[in-house]
Amino acid sequence: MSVSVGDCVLVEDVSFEIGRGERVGLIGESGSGKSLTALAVMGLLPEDLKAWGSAKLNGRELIGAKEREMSRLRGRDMTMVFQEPMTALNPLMPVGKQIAEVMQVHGRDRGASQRAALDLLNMVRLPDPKRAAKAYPHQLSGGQRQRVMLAIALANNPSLLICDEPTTALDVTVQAQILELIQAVTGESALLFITHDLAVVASVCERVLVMLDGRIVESGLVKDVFTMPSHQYTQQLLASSDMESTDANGRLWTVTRD
Ligand SMILES: Nc1ncnc2c1ncn2[C@@H]1O[C@H](COP(=O)(O)OP(=O)(O)OP(=O)(O)O)[C@@H](O)[C@H]1O
Repeated sequence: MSVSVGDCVLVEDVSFEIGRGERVGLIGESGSGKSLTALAVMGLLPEDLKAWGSAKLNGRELIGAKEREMSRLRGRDMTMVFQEPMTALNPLMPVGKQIAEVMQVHGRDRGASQRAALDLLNMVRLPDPKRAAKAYPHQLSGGQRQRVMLAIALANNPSLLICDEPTTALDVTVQAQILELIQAVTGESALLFITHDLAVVASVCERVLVMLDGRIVESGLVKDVFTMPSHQYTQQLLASSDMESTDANGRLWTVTRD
């Protein structure tokens, strides 16, 4: 799959598969095309950007699919959790209702959706789910809001869950809790996890894709790529992510570009 704006190709021929229950990390520096790859799969690219090629979910072609078809799949078969939950949640609606709504939109009746929303709030480990369900987003902490986003994303048991920097806006202890939660609750959903943080990939994912300038330059099992990176960029990324490591002159590693 590729993504372009006018004549400019922003994501070029990226190709990967994620199996049921598999967790795949997508890493690379800012602007390398990670988010555009995810947005293209979800059918959420800004209007002036165009995706071409092929991306299939359970054998169904997504690229070029009609918006009606995509909106049926989004929120049910494929879902996405973003960095900033406050902008993704409706500030005027209690969170329990927002979780129930995503099930109702996709055909479940109101009572069952409301009961399932409480179960989901419990699953994402919000204390006192009944009380949490009545809260508005601004009454929750950042970590609690991200738990709600995860509940919304998992409400319909999606085949694919994409997390785009889901913990970047959170402080370190909350970050660790949310990462642990993501691992515990994603179950059979295929997970594409976008992050700058290599340690996060190492703790959450089995496989990793490394992106540079709109292309995937290296992919493989985390344990192989992180111990024996074959691409120079991955080697630099790993060296620069280790704050203890220094070059021959005692300076911290930085990623240098040609
Ligand atoms: N609407 C747009 N119009 C034109 N160019 C865009 C648009 N959105 C993104 N780009 C460009 O596409 C490239 C890839 O962007 P993308 O957001 O996918 O990067 P990223 O790897 O997700 O970065 P980050 O980690 O900072 O989110 C960047 O060079 C960006 O400037």
